[in-house]
Amino acid sequence: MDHQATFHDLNGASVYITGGGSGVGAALTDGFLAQGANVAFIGRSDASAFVEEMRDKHGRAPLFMQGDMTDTELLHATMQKAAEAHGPLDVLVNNAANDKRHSLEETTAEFWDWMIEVNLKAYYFACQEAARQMTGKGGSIVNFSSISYMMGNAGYPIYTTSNAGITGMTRSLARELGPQKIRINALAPGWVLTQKQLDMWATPDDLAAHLERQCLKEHLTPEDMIAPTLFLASDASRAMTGQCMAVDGGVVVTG
Ligand SMILES: NC(=O)C1=CN([C@@H]2O[C@H](COP(=O)(O)OP(=O)(O)OC[C@H]3O[C@@H](n4cnc5c(N)ncnc54)[C@H](O)[C@@H]3O)[C@@H](O)[C@H]2O)C=CC1
Ligand SMILES: O=C(O)C(=O)C[C@H](O)C(=O)CO
Repeated sequence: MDHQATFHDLNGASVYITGGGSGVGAALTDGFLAQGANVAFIGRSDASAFVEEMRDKHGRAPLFMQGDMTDTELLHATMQKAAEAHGPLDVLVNNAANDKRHSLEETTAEFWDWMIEVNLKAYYFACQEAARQMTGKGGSIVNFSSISYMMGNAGYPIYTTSNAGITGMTRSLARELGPQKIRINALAPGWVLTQKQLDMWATPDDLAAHLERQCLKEHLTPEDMIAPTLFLASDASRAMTGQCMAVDGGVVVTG
């Protein structure tokens, strides 16, 4: 991580990350701990081995709470536990999502509801509890979206619908929360080669085709998401809210 900057205001910050125990989320937990932040995270699967790895590496363990974030009461309870352990949240990172493949034809109403619960509802209600904790002192929320909807990708339409919804939600909540000095921005990664992506979706042909679309000819890693997230979390971006920042190696070139 020698290319990582130091964000002094994150030292001692109370940070909550959804899905902070694997994939991009694990890199974020590592990155915030390296800044001296106190990290709490929720995840579905057991992350105790990762917690111990972080304790060995940083001399401080993240607070892991196992559970399903689509249960709003449980989600809020874990965020309150994070506040009891580390103080009211300074930073929320809505990172956990599910990009399970599906087609329009095969979609049932139950599957639609479940995908929206994971990819939108949990984001929204995490923002609700974070805003309660941040009111009066301010804070920063980072919502992970994806360039997938900007590319018009096929194969996971409810996921891309949610990703578009996340940027809309981010803009409206920025307007609502700005007077409380709570900033909220979206971060839209390109294709990040987590172990799960490599195991499940990344065929050599698709990887080559994607690299062709990037200006920069190197695949993205979970570690590439750390500094952009820290920047949005920190006061370094104090004048930014309601934005969607693409970190994609230059697939989506706008302006
Ligand atoms: N990996 C990629 O290529 C890209 C990822 N992104 C976004 O980046 C973020 C992270 O992606 P990945 O690390 O690839 O995801 P992942 O699928 O590898 O990890 C997701 C994490 O969220 C947790 N999680 C999922 N559903 C949950 C639930 N109901 N309750 C509690 N925890 C739950 C999982 O346990 C896991 O730790 C997501 O928001 C995704 O949309 C965006 C573009 C590309
Ligand atoms: O959100 C995602 O997942 C992605 O955006 C992944 C890719 O960009 C992808 O699948 C490229 O073909």
